[in-house]
Amino acid sequence: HAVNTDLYTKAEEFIRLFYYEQQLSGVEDRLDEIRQSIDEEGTYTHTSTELEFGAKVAWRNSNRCIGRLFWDTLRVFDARHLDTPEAMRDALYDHIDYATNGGRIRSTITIFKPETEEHQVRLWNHQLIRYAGYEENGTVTGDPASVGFTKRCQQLGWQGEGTAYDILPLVIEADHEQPQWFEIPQEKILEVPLRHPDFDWFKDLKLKWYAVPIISDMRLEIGGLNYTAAPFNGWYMETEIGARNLADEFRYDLLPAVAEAMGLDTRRNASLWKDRALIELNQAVLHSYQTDGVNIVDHHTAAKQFQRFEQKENKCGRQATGDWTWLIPPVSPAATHIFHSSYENRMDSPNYFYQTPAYE
Ligand code: HEM
Ligand SMILES: N/C(=N/c1cccc(CO[C@@H]2CCNC2)c1)c1cccs1
Repeated sequence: HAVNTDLYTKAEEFIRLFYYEQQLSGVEDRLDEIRQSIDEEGTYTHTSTELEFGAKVAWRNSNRCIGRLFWDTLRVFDARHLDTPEAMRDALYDHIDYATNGGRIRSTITIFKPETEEHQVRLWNHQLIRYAGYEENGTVTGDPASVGFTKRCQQLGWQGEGTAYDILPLVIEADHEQPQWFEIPQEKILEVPLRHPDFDWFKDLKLKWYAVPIISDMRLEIGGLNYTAAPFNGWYMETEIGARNLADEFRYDLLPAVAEAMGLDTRRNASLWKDRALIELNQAVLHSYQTDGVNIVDHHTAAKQFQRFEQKENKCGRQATGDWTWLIPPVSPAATHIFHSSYENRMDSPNYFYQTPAYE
């Protein structure tokens, strides 16, 4: 019926892409196998090499990602055989250790079993490592973006210390059963205390951020199969921390504090105090991560790398798709070639997609 035909059509498109790009023979035999599996069981199973190729090409197709030059270096861990929350927890611990690698961050994805009519695995975390947010009569301690998830974790029985930098627990929901939460051992969390190369007072703000961003709430679609739990990490671009996470009014809202400490006139927009504070905050992020040997990329270097990705795609007979509104960095966008370029925002498959929140 319609759904299965739809599944076979998507499977065929992916398999033909895989055999073409990897210059493999025997595609018709593989397609017969898949068609039989779908007819008999309503689904099919990717080989490990198909899975790895799918995850890499999904990154290559991620229109909002400026970091795609390195799409082919992704390390793929196949965790489809894991069946218990404890086993999945251990795989997530291993992912954090492998990806962190003492600061020499390795781009990694761990892929749990795809959803079927009977089961679905979901990670409730937006990122495996993230700070809690506690709302007390109008003021927030920690990350305002985490207030909702923090409340859910408390309802599940988790208790944080109430600081601005509490690491949230892993929350794993398997097969529509009661979600289970697990603390991440502190020694697995690499963090960077923020200091400025020229302003000695900067360290007195007592700011820090975590080393490795690991997105855990997106759906990886490959050949019609949905991997609803497939956490992936790269390294940060400094503006994500210095121009958004620590700067947005609805996040840590630190521009006034930095500007005051710089002695800027924060009463007049035209003093450009926000812009001067932004540059120094981003400079502190870059300086701190680089000094501690934790991978990070500045937005100019990242744009250059993206330009090389575009050129490399053209050499392979492809044209890089992109979402211009996300690809331009939030600091000095017009100082990059991206601002002066245009991109088709076509969603090719395999790809990473948003999914309905696992909790509300
Ligand atoms: C290796 C270093 C990487 C860097 C520096 C990088 C950089 C970025 C940045 C700055 C964004 C925009 C995020 C935002 O504005 O909130 C982004 C988006 C994205 N990246 Fe990358 N990325 C990297 C690796 C990866 C990897 C390994 C994957 C997946 C395998 C990936 C998939 C994506 C996706 C799906 C988005 C869009 C997320 C959304 O729509 O919310 N990136 N990337
Ligand atoms: N540097 C990164 N940045 C991000 C990549 C994807 C998503 C995000 C966070 O997106 C949130 C949702 C919309 N803005 C914030 C950040 C990476 C995380 C995982 C691999 S690379």
